Amino acid sequence: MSGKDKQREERLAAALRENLRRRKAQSRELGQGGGGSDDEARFREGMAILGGPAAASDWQRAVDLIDAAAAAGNAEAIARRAVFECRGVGRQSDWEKALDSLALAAEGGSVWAAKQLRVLADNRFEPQVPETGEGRSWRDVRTGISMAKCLSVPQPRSLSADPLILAVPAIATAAECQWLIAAAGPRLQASEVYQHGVDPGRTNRFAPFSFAHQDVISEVFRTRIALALGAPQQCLEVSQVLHYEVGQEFVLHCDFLDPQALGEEIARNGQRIVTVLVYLNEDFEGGATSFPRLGLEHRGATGDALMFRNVDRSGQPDPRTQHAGRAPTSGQKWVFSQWVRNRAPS
Ligand SMILES: O=C(O)CCC(=O)C(=O)O
Ligand SMILES: [Fe+2]
Repeated sequence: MSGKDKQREERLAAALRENLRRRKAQSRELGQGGGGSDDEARFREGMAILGGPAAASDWQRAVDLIDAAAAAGNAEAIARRAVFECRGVGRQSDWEKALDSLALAAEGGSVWAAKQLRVLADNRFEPQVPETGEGRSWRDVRTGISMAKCLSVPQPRSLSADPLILAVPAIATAAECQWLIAAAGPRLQASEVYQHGVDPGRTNRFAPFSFAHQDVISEVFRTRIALALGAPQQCLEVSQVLHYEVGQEFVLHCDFLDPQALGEEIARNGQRIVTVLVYLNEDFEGGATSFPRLGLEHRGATGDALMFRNVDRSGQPDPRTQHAGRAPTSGQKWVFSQWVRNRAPS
């Protein structure tokens, strides 16, 4: 982070702390809870469930706890509710409600919500980050965000007709890419391959964006990808951010699931028919995505996507799509990786 960015972050955090202090004082005067310790405990319990092993079976309880804390005015719970609202968790998906919640949470002192609003307002067609404090409230910032613009997808360019490989320029803004890098960085872990544990051929690290780690920006990514593919959101697997240091690589592999080894999984949750990669940075050398059987190497600029089909026209695995994430020779490579099934999991 540059010195200027750091100063801006510090100003933002100070403004939000002040905002929170004022709100707490106001609610004390009014004799309201205003995000008291019970609500804090509910929020924490809900988040612990979402992040724990019982998330799949107990998510409704977690969502109820977080919703209750949000309804009582807990700013972090309201920010989390925004993710439920845009995803449609336990309710209809509603982006406008999600933005309203982010603004409310930012006004209540959530730095997490305020930063997301700022990133969303850094629209790729009008690249400027709004500053609050000079007469602008978080509500003003929210009002300036157009979801129609935000969810529009640029025209793809064909790199290969068969197998189908498309490049989509600027599917994400630089601010969104930076956000995801920052969100993934502290959670990087050794990479895995499907049901085989840690893979020695995959020396890069990754961070999954499972339920507890999703935010409105990662949802924007997933929604744009679903729109670009014309696929229902439910077909998208857990998103990942991949990180490669110099010399680290994702060796040659295919992304489809082997029907011989994983027939039951395919029958239950569908085949992995499409892969979408979004290049999150460009300040590295080497590190292309390489398809040796097609004589194709590709590296997008920051925010560009690469989309390819892993199966042929009849839906059968297409070994020509074998590919590798090559190692950077200098710098670090960050990629958002999205595997997409042919149907929603059962
Ligand atoms: O990082 C890359 O270029 C390739 C990543 C990849 O193959 C994948 O995520 O399946
Ligand atoms: Fe892959």
